[in-house]
Amino acid sequence: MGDETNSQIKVVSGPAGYVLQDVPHLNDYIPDLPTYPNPLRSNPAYSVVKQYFVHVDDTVPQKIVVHKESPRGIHFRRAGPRQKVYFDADEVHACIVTCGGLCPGLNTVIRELVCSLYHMYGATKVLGIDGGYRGFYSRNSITLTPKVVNDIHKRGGTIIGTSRGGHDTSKIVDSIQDRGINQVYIIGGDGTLKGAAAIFEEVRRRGLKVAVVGIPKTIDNDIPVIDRSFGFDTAVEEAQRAINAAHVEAESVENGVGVVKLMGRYSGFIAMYATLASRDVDCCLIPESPFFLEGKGGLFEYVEKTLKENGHMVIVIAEGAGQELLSGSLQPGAEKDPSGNRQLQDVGLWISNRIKEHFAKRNKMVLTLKYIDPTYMIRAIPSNAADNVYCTLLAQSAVHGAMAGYTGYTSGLVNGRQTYIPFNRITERQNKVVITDRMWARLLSSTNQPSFLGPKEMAEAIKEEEPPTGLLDGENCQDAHSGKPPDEIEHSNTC
Ligand SMILES: Nc1ncnc2c1ncn2[C@@H]1O[C@H](COP(=O)(O)OP(=O)(O)OP(=O)(O)O)[C@@H](O)[C@H]1O
Ligand SMILES: O=P(O)(O)OC[C@H]1O[C@](O)(CO)[C@@H](O)[C@@H]1O
Ligand SMILES: [Mg+2]
Repeated sequence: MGDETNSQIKVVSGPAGYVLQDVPHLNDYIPDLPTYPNPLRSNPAYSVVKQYFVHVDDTVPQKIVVHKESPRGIHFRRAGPRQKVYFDADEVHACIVTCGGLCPGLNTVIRELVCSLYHMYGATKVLGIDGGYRGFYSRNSITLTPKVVNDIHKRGGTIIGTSRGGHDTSKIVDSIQDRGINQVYIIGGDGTLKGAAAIFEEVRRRGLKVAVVGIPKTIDNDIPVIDRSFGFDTAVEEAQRAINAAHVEAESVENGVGVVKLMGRYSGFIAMYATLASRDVDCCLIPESPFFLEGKGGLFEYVEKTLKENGHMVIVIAEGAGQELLSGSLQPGAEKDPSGNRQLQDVGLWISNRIKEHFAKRNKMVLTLKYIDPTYMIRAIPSNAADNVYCTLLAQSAVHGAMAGYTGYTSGLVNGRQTYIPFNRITERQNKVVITDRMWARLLSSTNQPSFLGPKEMAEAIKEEEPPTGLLDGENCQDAHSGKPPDEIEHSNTC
């Protein structure tokens, strides 16, 4: 076995091309830390479970579709409770912070972090950081107990508040140190987890016994490696209501067009899955797939054809789609949010107006268009049952890892198993819909919309998305559930 370590990732290699991308441990930079028997040993709920403690060598493969001769590939450490813990119950002083946009399930994760710490490990000092990263240094904290969080999973939003911007690593770590916090649970998206990685680096540089743990959150499902992000399922389900409404409006009038805008800044997963789930959508437009309006093979031609054939149509558009077509009208100074994310213009309104103008100008076809913008409605709701269970497992895994002394990781579902993933694997890129994969092809064949790609664009898309290593025949597909790109495909049965 060969080893290679940097501060954020420990690579252990083994026979037959086995690679473990391991997560840091407090032991890496603080020697001789005392350990304690895991209190779950005597917890009546768990003591009866056979093999409750995770074996030290348990790891989970990132890729489960393999050839007979292919290397075993990348693995992640399996999440779960360990025999030994590195924190005594009385010593634990945990805090929880939520950052970035809202997402169904945030309150469930908060609830389950608090309850896991209290009920599994007997830890009773848990603080909520008020209003995102800046709350570390500019606000009072909120005391969290099982009683306080008892029914918060039934509410949307986050009871401790969230924000964008305001990440000051040094001030945040000063606050962690001043308050005597030794477990930091950070719930957020790609930006938040970059912030978490910076906090981890600073904590390590200062030699503090502080576990820094991320729980990946994003309604856009744009976090790589993991099967899917919590809240995504709920958001797709809620989007059905808007699509249904658009369909009812459209089919009730002559030449009715319903336009629905859904979230998805850089990735169109919500639009793609909501479209596939609904079956009422005739056209789905996402950021990853460029489109055009005028001329042969363009959107206007397709609208006209669909209306002639069916008398009505529904268009779903992700908020980040086609931004390049309307970027000319962006107001200077309003381009970025406080976290530095590009501010998007209302592409739903724009496309609705363009369709109306086009058909009015041609005076050939009178159409009635209704534009529905449910963007915030799909993320401000409580999580559904499936997401609630998922949030619970993520939170419990996060706590088990911190108690076992791991740090600098996010908990995450990989091929249906809870794992610990090094921060830099999560922050190195964004997960996007791969338009040369089978999932997008399935969508195109379900809506019958044009691909809007000429031979030149198609060649470029294939070139851009070419996987780094040789794939199995027909493996250039996405996982039906996660929509992950080809280098991370694991579920052959979905292709
Ligand atoms: N590169 C970075 N380094 C440190 N902190 C960052 C970085 N990018 C973003 N942050 C901080 O992370 C927090 C959340 O970031 P952002 O607003 O981009 O949301 P996010 O976590 O990506 O979630 P989402 O995009 O799903 O809403 C903000 O407080 C922001 O200042
Ligand atoms: O209006 P806000 O809160 O900045 O959030 C909008 C963005 O947040 C997200 O929900 C998550 O990144 C995006 O889909 C959306 O563009
Ligand atoms: Mg983000």
